[in-house]
Amino acid sequence: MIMENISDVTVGPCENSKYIVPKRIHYTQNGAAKIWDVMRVHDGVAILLFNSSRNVFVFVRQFRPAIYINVVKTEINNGIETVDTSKYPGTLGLTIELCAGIVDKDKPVPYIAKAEVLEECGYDVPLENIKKITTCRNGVGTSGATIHLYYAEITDSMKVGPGGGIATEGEMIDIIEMTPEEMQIQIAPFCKDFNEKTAHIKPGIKIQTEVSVNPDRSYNIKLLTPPTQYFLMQAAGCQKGSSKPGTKVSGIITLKHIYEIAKVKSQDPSFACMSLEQVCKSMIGSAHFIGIKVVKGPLEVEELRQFLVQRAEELALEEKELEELRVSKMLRL
Ligand SMILES: Nc1ncnc2c1ncn2[C@@H]1O[C@H](COP(=O)(O)OP(=O)(O)O[C@H]2O[C@H](CO)[C@@H](O)[C@H](O)[C@H]2O)[C@@H](O)[C@H]1O
Repeated sequence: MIMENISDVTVGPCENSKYIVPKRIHYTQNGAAKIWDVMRVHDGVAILLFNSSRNVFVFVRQFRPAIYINVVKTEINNGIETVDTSKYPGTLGLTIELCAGIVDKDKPVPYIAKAEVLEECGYDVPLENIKKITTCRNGVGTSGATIHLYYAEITDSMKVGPGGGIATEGEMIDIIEMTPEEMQIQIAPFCKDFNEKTAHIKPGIKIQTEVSVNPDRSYNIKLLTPPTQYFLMQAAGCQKGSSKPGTKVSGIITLKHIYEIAKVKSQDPSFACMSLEQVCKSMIGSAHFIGIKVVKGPLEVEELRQFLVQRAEELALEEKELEELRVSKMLRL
């Protein structure tokens, strides 16, 4: 079977598809009537696979009609839109992709990911190996469908079948393995560099990090500052935000704290076009959001002590109420 052996290509209208439904959306934006043409499609799941028995990434190769039609020129013959496959061979539509599938079953996404890995690559990967990387949106101008991106470590002992897709459904899929070196990923220097750049950060602090790879395979690591809430809670000495912000106070800080936090946070690109005053206002907003009260002057030691005692009592009471709720729910089962 040769997957790139493509012939007799015709292009026509798409009617009653199980996979895509074109829609026209009419809406009014700020008083102006607008139209947008969209496509309802299934969400998708894609899995980056790494076989740790042989240190290879596992991908799939297949013929993608959507890619092919976007790189060839069509012509009209006797009123029918066709492609001259002697000029435009099927190889133009071949892709190397992550193992992936459409989310068309009413099942949790990791189960669908597991089934795709088995069908396309022949590995029976345990669910606990399937780790979520992120979720993103595909084709924001036309479909906007969600793509769930996962990572799974696989081993040779999980290989239970040939993969290659469901033959009875006409799927033709090749499995492609690539070493990190073949992919020109410099993993060892990257890890060393990353560890050096993060060595000064206290373990447990969540830092937003942006990693990008350039076309020449060099990379950029951008470390952002810890989340605003982390700084605010550290300054207030509280472990938890308020369960009722606006009503219950979870901590007290001063404007001086706000100023110091704003000075650090203003180094983040998201605050780049704001003045320090605007960043301070944003910090105050975030503090109120988690129930932290911001006061002008220095804190009176006795006042703060009384607050901390009262807050500890409040938290203990909340915990007791939660526990009672949990028990009553269990009794109802
Ligand atoms: N548009 C279509 N027209 C005709 N038949 C179709 C079709 N889409 C799917 N099918 C049929 O459904 C079968 C199963 O598809 P899969 O769930 O394996 O998704 P696929 O890997 O094709 O990628 C899918 O899911 C990944 C992850 O979301 C997307 O990136 C990718 O565009 C999408 O095709 C295909 O073999 C084909 O028979």
